[in-house]
Amino acid sequence: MTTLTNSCYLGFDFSTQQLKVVAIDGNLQVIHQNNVQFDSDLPAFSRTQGGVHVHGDGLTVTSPVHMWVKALDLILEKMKNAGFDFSCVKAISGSGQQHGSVYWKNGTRTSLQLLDPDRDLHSLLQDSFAVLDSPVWMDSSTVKQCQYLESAVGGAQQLADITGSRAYERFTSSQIAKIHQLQPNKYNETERISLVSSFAASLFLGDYAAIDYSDGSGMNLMDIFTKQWSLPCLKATAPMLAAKLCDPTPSTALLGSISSYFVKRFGFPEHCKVVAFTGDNPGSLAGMRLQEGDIAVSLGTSDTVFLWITEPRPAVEGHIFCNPVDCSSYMALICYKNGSLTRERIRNECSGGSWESFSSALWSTPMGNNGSIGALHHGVDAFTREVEIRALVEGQFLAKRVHAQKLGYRIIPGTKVLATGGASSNKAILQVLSDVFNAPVYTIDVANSACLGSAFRAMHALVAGKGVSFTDTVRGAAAAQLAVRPNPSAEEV
Ligand SMILES: Nc1ncnc2c1ncn2[C@@H]1O[C@H](COP(=O)(O)OP(=O)(O)O)[C@@H](O)[C@H]1O
Ligand SMILES: O=C(CO)[C@@H](O)[C@H](O)COP(=O)(O)O
Repeated sequence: MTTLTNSCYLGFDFSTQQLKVVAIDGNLQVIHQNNVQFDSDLPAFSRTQGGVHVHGDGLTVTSPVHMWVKALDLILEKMKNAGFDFSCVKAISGSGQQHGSVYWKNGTRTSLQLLDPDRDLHSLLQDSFAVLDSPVWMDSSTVKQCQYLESAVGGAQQLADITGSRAYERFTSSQIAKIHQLQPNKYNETERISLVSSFAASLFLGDYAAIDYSDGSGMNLMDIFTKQWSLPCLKATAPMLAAKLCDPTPSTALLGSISSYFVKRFGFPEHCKVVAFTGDNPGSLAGMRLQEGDIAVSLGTSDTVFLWITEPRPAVEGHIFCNPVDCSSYMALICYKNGSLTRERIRNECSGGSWESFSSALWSTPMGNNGSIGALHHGVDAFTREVEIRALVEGQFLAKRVHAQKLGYRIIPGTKVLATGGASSNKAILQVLSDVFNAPVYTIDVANSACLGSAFRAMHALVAGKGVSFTDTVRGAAAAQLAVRPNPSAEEV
């Protein structure tokens, strides 16, 4: 597809540790990338670690909602200072860490519609949130609420049959239920509940943005087959919830034109469209242009594995989400909370905080680790540092292969593993991934696949109404790069 090169499309990703942006031109070439790291770029403001606050109970994990607003102010200023020309942006989309929720205070809709372009968003939205510390996906404090939700709908499998997943502590239903139970005043002061993704879209739209089907599938609230909120799930969560969520929307929806705030303050064109934002994993599926038979592995703060599927069979392990680029398909996802943060902990304990030494340990130890394997909660004292490092990484990837196979995934000739996320820049880690799956591993040039996917989705949404498919829209994008092949003896080991 050839379009004017002076058109451009933006994809933002509000992820756990940072806000990132990628701009592509009409020929799908990346022309700009930028980011704001929450801990280091906004230190005095939020004092987060890895973008979050872990509370005293060790279970409650939140992020300050004002930090995300401030990060948007900052990234747009950084783009402006880098000479980025906002006047050529035809459409914007984005993604957010999944499951996290934002609670807009009564009356804020009007403030969103009347943002003063002479002031930054952070100061304009000071008094706009009923809950200042947004629960995020790392939270695991809602066991009771999960048990209640499952029993209200007839059990774990029944809940999965409706929403695509059994009850998970980090999913939004149990987080909303907890806020309603422990902070009823704040719940009552809330006029709208957004996901991180739809919250970010609301800022650009200057109005509340609908939750899209794909990220909405990560709430334990939406019927993934009818694509409507499930009445039994709403009822088991909190009162008056349907009115606070409003109807979900297709992930390819054009939500409207960008708020005049951004037109006046940054020079966006008045007709620039805001396309529904989605979850970061659905965004990555779009960015990696996943095909059936491929398996995508995102090595971000969390590790996630995802697959494109056409015949969803919800189970009590793993999740089924609506597909972000094809309304008639689905995606399967398995999320591991012990991803990069666990690798960082072992790097600090066993290789002096250096990724280089961590990688050397992987290169210097044999596939299969002479039988030593890493699994959480099974401590031994005798591992050498090198063996410990390989045991961790092989253990993490073996778990992914076993779980994917349980969901029906089969490694077939021609299978590709597509890797993305921060740790996908590490060849030694990718070699272990390749050996464990006995398949070649590919990466895309831009590690930020969720951002890239959102820029692709922004572009596609402008033509989706004419029946053009996502695959056709992105056909000309740069191909994935072969990073590593499996060792010939990997299958036997
Ligand atoms: N060279 C490297 N080797 C292994 N891991 C790395 C390397 N560089 C960065 N990482 C990991 O990438 C993680 C961030 O991944 P990223 O996908 O950017 O995060 P997010 O989840 O915020 O989107 C960091 O926590 C870090 O551990
Ligand atoms: O909870 C999940 C998926 O179910 C996480 O994958 C979050 O979506 C956060 O993503 P990252 O910040 O690790 O990319």
